Amino acid sequence: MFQLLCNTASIIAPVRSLSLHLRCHKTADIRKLSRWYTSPGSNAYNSSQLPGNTVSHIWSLTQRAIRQSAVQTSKPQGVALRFILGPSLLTVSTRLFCHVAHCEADVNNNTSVEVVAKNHVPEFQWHILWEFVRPQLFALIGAIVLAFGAAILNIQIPLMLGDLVNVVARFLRENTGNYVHEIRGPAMKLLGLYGIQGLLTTGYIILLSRMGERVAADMRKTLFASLLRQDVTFFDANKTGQLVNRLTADIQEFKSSFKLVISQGLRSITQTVGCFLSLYFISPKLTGLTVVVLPCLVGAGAFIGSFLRKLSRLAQEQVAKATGVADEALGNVRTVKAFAMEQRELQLYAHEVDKSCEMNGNLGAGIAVFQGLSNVALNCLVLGTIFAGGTLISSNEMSPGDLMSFLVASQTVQRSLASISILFGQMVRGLSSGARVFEYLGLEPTIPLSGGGRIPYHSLMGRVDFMDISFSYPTRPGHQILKRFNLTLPPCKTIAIVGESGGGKSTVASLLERFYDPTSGVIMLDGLDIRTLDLSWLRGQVIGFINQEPVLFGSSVMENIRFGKPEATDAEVINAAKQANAHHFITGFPDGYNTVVGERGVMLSGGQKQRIAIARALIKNPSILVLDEATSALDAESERVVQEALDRATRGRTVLIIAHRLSTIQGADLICVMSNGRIVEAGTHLELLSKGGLYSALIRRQKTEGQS
Ligand SMILES: Nc1ncnc2c1ncn2[C@@H]1O[C@H](COP(=O)(O)OP(=O)(O)OP(=O)(O)O)[C@@H](O)[C@H]1O
Repeated sequence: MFQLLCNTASIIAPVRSLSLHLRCHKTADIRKLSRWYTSPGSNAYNSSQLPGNTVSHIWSLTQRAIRQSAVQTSKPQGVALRFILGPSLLTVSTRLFCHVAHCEADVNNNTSVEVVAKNHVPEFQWHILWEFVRPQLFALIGAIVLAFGAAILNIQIPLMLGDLVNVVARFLRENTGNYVHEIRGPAMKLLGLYGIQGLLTTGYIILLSRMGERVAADMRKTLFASLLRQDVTFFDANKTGQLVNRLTADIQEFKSSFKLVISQGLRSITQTVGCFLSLYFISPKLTGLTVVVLPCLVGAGAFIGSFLRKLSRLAQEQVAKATGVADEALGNVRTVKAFAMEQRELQLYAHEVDKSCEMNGNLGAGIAVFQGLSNVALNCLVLGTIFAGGTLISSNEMSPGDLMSFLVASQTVQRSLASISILFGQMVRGLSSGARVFEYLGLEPTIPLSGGGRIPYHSLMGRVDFMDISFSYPTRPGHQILKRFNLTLPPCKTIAIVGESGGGKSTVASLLERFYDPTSGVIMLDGLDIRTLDLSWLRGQVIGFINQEPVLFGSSVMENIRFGKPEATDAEVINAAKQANAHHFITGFPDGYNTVVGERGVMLSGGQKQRIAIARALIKNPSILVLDEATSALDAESERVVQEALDRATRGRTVLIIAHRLSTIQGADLICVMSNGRIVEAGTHLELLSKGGLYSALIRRQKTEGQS
């Protein structure tokens, strides 16, 4: 009998991560399930309804876990899997699991399986917050003490105002004595209280804001460091915009909430309790009336307030959507112009902006009605209090000063209660922003950048061996890119890899750079497994990488070249530029090496960018140079100059060229043709041509494409 238990609440909710428990009650069932999962025809569901990556990712993890479970244990047990889904998969819901589970049901209708899908939200980690707050503990305690003091003084104010009113009332009633003399005492006391309260408030706000800024700055630095430490897989699965959002908006939200909750939360709670006690001591009867009416008003206010906040959130999301449209259009402005799509982009933006205008208009109307209603309600409450208080005054149960104290204290209670309800929402938002920030702080990369790895003391020869490498990208584990791939790069030789698009050529280069680790097999550098070497050293000093579309930073030419070796002198930078055929054009600019290249190097031509990238790679004098389609984006003239630079740059180094255009690699010492994740042909240009295999077919195809 098949059982499916699903947390239906999360079925339509977007999720970040899901837990799936497959619980089989009999060992035989696990085996059956395992056989079914691993049998070739088991991919029975309609994957077109589901995001492809997710399906294969989950599929492969499930397969692996079930296989291990079936192999490793003879006892019936469950298989627990947790999938962390990147933002691109955010919309995947538990529907996916139900879907997979239904397929299991079709095939394994005699297997007992329980699927529990849970919506996972990152949890707030208090111990991480503590690490940030600890260095600021004195400031925090100081701020809390001052805020508490200000709140206590605030409780005194209604009572002192009452004293003042009593003096005025007595003078009006009796009209004897010196009014100024009598009022001076209580008035000065009140003034003193205002002064001290002002000082305390200034003090705690300064302390809190300094502390909040320090905590936020530390969080930003730590988060940025943590993000930079992550391996490439992490960036494959997470969108840059969302990561930047965590650094900016989420930390900002957390900081504001943190400061608000500590200052206003503490103040509001102290004031509510204190003023309520004052109210009771002034007049238990009037307090009874307030206890009935005030919570109803605050409750209604909180309800309408939460509705308005929802409207406000939707309106903000709409503004963000409009900004997203503008951002994308401006970021890709060249493409927009090239396709003459300005008008369409404008229409898209105008549509989103109009929607946000309408939503903000509705929000404004809602706020206006809310404020109007709450003004009427609160004034009615004041009127009711004066009416009831007047009755008590006429029966001598209360003085006019007491009534004044009561009115001011009840206003303070009402303001504090309203602020507590708002603060509660703010706290929830702050905690979830904090949880999102902290989620990445604790992340450890699977490929650590430094620490533990060794740096060989002898100079490198530069021999690289790819031994039996199999590899699937972690974001697409079901799709094997390299299958028992073997290749040797002899020292100081140039090896080119060619082959069909998508065949895995660039993947080989990524593995050598250790952007990813192979699923199985080893990559050796001079006989040492590269996983045992210090990664910073490997990338920073051993391997130089030049790819098809080099990305430059928006600083000067000098700084861009020096990026390859921060301690390089000006003379070294100029020397690297000369080797890269770049010195001539750089000195032709009015500002020479100080010329700013613009965002991502937009102020330079493709060939110029490429030559600066070559200089940047050469300045570190790498033993191994990887050229990933380095000239394929250039026109013939730029290609000639860049190729000349590359020919010079490759001398005396081990070079791996990933090539699209076969004309550029004919002089390579060895050309390897890749197909389907393996090398299927290898030899020099002439040897391969004479073989008449895949290489000659590729050459023929490129010639025909070139002619047509
Ligand atoms: N970061 C990634 N995550 C998941 N899959 C990837 C990733 N990068 C590449 N792939 C996939 O790996 C396969 C091989 O890609 P690769 O870039 O190595 O091919 P290539 O031979 O260099 O292609 P081309 O000549 O078109 O540049 C492709 O199917 C591609 O979709």
